Amino acid sequence: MRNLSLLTDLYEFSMANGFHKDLPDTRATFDLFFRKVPDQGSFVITAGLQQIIDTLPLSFTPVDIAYFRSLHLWDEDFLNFLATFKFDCHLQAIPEGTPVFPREPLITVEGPIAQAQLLETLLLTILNHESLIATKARRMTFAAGDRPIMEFGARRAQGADSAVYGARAAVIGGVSSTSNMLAGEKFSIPVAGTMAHSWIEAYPDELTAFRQWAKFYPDNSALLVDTYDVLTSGIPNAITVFKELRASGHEPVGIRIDSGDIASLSRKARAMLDDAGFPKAKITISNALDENIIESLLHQGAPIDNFGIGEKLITSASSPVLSGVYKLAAIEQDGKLIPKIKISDSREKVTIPGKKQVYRLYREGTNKAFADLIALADEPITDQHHLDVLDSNPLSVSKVQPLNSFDAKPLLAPVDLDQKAVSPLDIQAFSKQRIAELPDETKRLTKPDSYHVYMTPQLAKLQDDLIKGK
Ligand SMILES: Nc1ncnc2c1ncn2[C@@H]1O[C@H](COP(=O)(O)OP(=O)(O)OP(=O)(O)O)[C@@H](O)[C@H]1O
Ligand SMILES: O=P(O)(O)OC[C@H]1O[C@H](OP(=O)(O)OP(=O)(O)O)[C@H](O)[C@@H]1O
Ligand SMILES: O=C(O)c1cccnc1
Repeated sequence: MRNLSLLTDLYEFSMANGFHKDLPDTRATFDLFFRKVPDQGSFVITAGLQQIIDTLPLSFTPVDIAYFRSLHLWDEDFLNFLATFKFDCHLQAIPEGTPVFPREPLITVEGPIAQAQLLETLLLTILNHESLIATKARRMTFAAGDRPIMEFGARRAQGADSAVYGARAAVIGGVSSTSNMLAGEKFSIPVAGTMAHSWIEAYPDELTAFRQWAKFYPDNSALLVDTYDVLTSGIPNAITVFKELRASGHEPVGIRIDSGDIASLSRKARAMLDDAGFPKAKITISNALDENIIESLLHQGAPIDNFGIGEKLITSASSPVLSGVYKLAAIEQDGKLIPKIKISDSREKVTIPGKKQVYRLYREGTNKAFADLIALADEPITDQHHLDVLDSNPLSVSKVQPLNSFDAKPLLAPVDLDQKAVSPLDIQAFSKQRIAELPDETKRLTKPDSYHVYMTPQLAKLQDDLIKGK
């Protein structure tokens, strides 16, 4: 594992130096949260915690210290602190794969203020990226229904880490496999793939190319049929080879179409394969697909069995940023907790102060979630028959609402930095269960209903008091 402790902005070190000198005994709590869901969806799938765990604790090597010294920015006292400090930050996090909503702390960090500040950029870099791709993958897998999606994006990812960690995040978001071998090895996720056009072009003709492929891979014969012409060349040649395979005791896998009018070509391909006696041969589609094209193709009745998706998934092309932020929520001095707030002219940007917990609220005795609740960490929120709450959305009318008969489950849990990695496929299964709990209307790809995120009156009052400077 590479040491990513230096993957942070200079200003974090500049602040840590000052905090180390001015506030050596002050502890701080920071919240990591986002305000807007990509693609105007209603939720984000949180991902990236495992890489954060793998990266911690922060530590700086003699080479790092020599680099800091060469910058002539800080004194030996701070360099010595960086070389020798004992990492003492405690993280709480919402588990990977959970659908989460704006303003909810996804990770809270409690620790000496200099150390907790140093974590800002690193945590955001990782969580913003992986959650973005997991969320995009979830949109695509919703559109595809129960048809498997293969992740094909490595070659168009924005760099190597985006390809590898993006593949992991895509699996969390519901894709079935990746073509990325490094991701497959590193995270034990299924790898899958077909062939490139170069295979067909390299042989004297398409039929020979297909035959050779079938010779090497008689039980994995997904043939790419669009190098010359799908209907007059690719499918007829594939059928010839499929018949030869069957005669030798193997059942063909199917075909992949990578260009042209996919709805029309897949319909015609299906008819040709069925007529030739191969109703089980699968049709895989690729070519700059996204959730909207998938929805449209299925709406057009295209008989597609599998999707291969690259660039628009691995870059979340239509909405390429998750703007998670990391904000100071409280400090602790001489045993006293002092909540902190960031005030802004823009109502949306006012932060929620204090040490907090997030609860998912279920209709009593069911697994139907209807809202989330942000509360102060020390407020007693257990299963309740009645609770007054306020909307946490600063843009909505601040009116007390009564909630009756619900069960509340806390979402933030302590993070064990020694915990064993969970397989991304297991996280995917967990994620599906959590998503199934949400109201159907919040899951639409277009114009989903928004899901309520409330806060307790005590938390709302704390925020209000701090805004008014009390
Ligand atoms: N029936 C369809 N409905 C909606 N979108 C489609 C349909 N058929 C193809 N598409 C999508 O339209 C786009 C077509 O891309 P493009 O215009 O580059 O055509 P192409 O067939 O890929 O061309 P080329 O032969 O150069 O590869 C792709 O994103 C593809 O997924
Ligand atoms: O379109 P995407 O969603 O990004 O899916 C991945 C694309 O990558 C490959 O094309 P490429 O032209 O790179 O190579 P090829 O010769 O294998 O088609 C593949 O055929 C897909 O079209
Ligand atoms: O295996 C495939 O078909 C594949 C892999 C990467 C990119 N495009 C296609």
